[in-house]
Amino acid sequence: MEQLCFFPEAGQSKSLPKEMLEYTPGLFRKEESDYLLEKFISESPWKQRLQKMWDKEVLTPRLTAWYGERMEEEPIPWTPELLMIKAKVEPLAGVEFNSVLLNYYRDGNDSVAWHSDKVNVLGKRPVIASVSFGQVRSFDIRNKGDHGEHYSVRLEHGSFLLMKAGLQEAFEHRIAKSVKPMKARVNLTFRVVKHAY
Ligand SMILES: O=C(O)CCC(=O)C(=O)O
Ligand SMILES: [Fe+2]
Repeated sequence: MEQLCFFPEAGQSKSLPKEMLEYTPGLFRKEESDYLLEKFISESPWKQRLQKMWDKEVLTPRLTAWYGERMEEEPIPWTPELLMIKAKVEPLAGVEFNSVLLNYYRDGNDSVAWHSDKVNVLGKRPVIASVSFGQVRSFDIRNKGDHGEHYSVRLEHGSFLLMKAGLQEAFEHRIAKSVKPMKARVNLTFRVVKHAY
């Protein structure tokens, strides 16, 4: 329930903490974004995974697909489209990524709850490059120690969000459910997965 109406459909925050995250709309043109959205929706090996919620296992309210390095699973080979996007975001992030997580939000009922992306799998102070296609959704961010400090970014079709080193430690983020009708959205988060050999 908390997910539904904390700061629903929050608009664009006027100032974002630039040292933590940088938003770039229109990294991909509309026609290319339309093509990529359809391609990812129809061709990715989507799964609805189980996640631990306290002592229960529940289905995640969205579909996911992982490519490249994974901790527990066999890697799925990169597609030409994913390699093209990876090559485009790497110079912007200043990082070579070895993994990408695709999230498919089918409608406003799909979401991701407050979390930060785990530092143990991703190494300390991970940099994450996030690319969005499809329905504009609000990406909410709040300080873990002070929920009063919060921001929202409307992630547009073809946009790029760079989550810089330090963001995951101090802040958590989510995509809230929406009561407004929402079309499909696919988000890609490029990551560096480090193996604990
Ligand atoms: O869909 C998004 O924009 C964010 C996804 C996310 O936070 C994640 O996969 O860790
Ligand atoms: Fe995340």
